[in-house]
Amino acid sequence: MKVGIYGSSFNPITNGHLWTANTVADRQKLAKVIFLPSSSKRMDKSITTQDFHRLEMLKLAIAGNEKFEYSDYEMKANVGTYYTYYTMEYFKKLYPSAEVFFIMGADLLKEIPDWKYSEELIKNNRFIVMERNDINMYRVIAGSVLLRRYEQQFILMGKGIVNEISSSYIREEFEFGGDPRYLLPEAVYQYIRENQVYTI
Ligand SMILES: Nc1ncnc2c1ncn2[C@@H]1O[C@H](COP(=O)(O)OP(=O)(O)OP(=O)(O)O)[C@@H](O)[C@H]1O
Ligand SMILES: O=C(O)c1ccc[n+]([C@@H]2O[C@H](COP(=O)([O-])O)[C@@H](O)[C@H]2O)c1
Repeated sequence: MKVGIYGSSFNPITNGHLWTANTVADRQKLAKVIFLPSSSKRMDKSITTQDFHRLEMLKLAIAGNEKFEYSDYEMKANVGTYYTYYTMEYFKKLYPSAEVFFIMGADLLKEIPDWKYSEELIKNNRFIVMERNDINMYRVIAGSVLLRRYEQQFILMGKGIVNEISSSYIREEFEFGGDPRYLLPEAVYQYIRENQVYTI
């Protein structure tokens, strides 16, 4: 069995995330994708939207897809342990007979060498990387000594269609009076409006 772990702040979850997860699951024959919202206590990024709202939006978005699950593992993790290295160790123990993959977009490839325990993380895990924003994934890998040393750990996927929806675009639209309807699931859109999640 193959399992994909899809980590993000999901602030908010978008149709870009959902399409990516579904396409990866379909083309790479994954039994399931576990959506993993990151903790707002993360040191490397300031996430001002409460964990509660991000998790509720995620639950609404994945409802009805039997391949999609979520985990609040990182939201509940102790200070200093909400890094992808620990997360992957946890999920490999949880599914000892499965092949566990980390799913990400191409923009994260160039960042991974700076992540916590990066060499151990890359050496001991496999990653499915979805094309994004015309980033040349082969060039990024060849340009990093760490990435090219463990090149076989990365499965690179082309999109076949343009889908560059981003959470920050949606947040900006809400915050500055625009209307990002249809870039995210309707239930999430309505939740954001009802709870004024991105109103400043
Ligand atoms: N449209 C998309 N196509 C491919 N990958 C995506 C897409 N949207 C998000 N991702 C990937 O999902 C993961 C989580 O991304 P994240 O939630 O930071 O999305 P984002 O839209 O880039 O957020 P923000 O705009 O707040 O930076 C990353 O690996 C990112 O590359
Ligand atoms: O482990 C790390 O050091 C690390 C540093 C930056 C990002 N990540 C993970 O990468 C995923 C996407 O992050 P982001 O910044 O796009 O929200 C998410 O699961 C984060 O936990 C992980």
